[in-house]
Amino acid sequence: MSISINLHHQFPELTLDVDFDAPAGVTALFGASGSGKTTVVNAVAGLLQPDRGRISVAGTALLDTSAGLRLPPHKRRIGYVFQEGRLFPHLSVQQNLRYGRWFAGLRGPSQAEDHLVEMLGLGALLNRRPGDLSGGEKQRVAIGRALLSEPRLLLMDEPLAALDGPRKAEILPYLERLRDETQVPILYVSHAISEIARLATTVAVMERGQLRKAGPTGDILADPSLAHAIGLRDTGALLTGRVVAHHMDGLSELAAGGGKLFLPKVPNALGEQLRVRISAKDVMLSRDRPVGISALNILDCEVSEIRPGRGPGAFVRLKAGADHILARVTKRSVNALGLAPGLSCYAVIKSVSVARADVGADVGTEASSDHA
Ligand SMILES: Nc1ncnc2c1ncn2[C@@H]1O[C@H](COP(=O)(O)OP(=O)(O)OP(=O)(O)O)[C@@H](O)[C@H]1O
Repeated sequence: MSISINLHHQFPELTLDVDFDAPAGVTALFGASGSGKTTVVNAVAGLLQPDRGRISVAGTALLDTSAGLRLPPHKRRIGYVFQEGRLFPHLSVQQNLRYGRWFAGLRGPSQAEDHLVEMLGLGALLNRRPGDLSGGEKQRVAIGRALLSEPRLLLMDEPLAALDGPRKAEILPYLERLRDETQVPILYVSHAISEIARLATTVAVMERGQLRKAGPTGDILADPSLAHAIGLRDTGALLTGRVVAHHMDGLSELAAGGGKLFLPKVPNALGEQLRVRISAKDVMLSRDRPVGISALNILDCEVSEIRPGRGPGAFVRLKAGADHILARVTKRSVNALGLAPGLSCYAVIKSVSVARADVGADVGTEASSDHA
């Protein structure tokens, strides 16, 4: 296990209780404002001394209150990336990058520097000053600086929150490469479920200081019992699939969900594995295979769970090939279609309902099998 976090802390207005293990990759902390995400990050960083707990990264304990171990922040070897890059304005990009190593007490050039510069696309920026960089470029420098200090763990607290939509879209592929090409585990805090769907290997959902559930991203996003914690409008599951064709009419075809998934053209090469977030509100259900319908994606599914909401809606969890998807429909439709677990039905998804930001690279599913 790459990260293991067990914390208990009593604030006057909130009891924090968190206990989960996560394998290598990106572990996302997700929850509403005030749910305790920053408190967990502060405890991992050593900025908060919890009443009780144990935190370890790749087998090394940073905190173990039962053994009287509380490593001070500077001995934890943690790299940080905050909302704003916090670069030194008077230093060049290259000097900023090297500062991270120097500050961590590492001397001499890093063998990883050239690779990081290439991976983060910083080659053309090395002699520039932070004042001449876009928000996304600054964040890439901040990530490079943090990694050059050879951290055991990278903490990213809302790293994209200060960026506009296009800058976010520009930086996400770099974060995917970071996840797939470095061995450094990442603890990633975000309010944005679309970012988490793109990046996370594991998701830990928090609510009022308590851990609601932690597990592989695909399982958590398709869990209808978490829909309220995630947000009804934001709920949607992940399909993974390989690019099998790019068609002349501007559509790309994926083998996904046990069938074909047509999406507005993606820039990925044939054979690449992608993850695609399908919003529950964009999925229609039909007992019979629909004909004469404009929607291009019709997946043969099996109902695995129905979860009625407090209002007129219900979430239906469906097995689609090796993955699960979620549909948000009315209770009236559930009754009219006679839906029940085990029943087969068709999920209908409009191609154009899948936004470009909801499609990202995927390393495969090996990480999921490591979960406790
Ligand atoms: N130093 C403190 N003293 C007292 N209570 C605190 C302290 N820090 C946090 N809390 C309590 O913990 C709650 C959660 O705070 P936290 O900052 O961890 O939430 P969050 O999920 O990170 O929220 P946001 O997304 O808005 O940053 C606060 O609302 C407060 O009740």
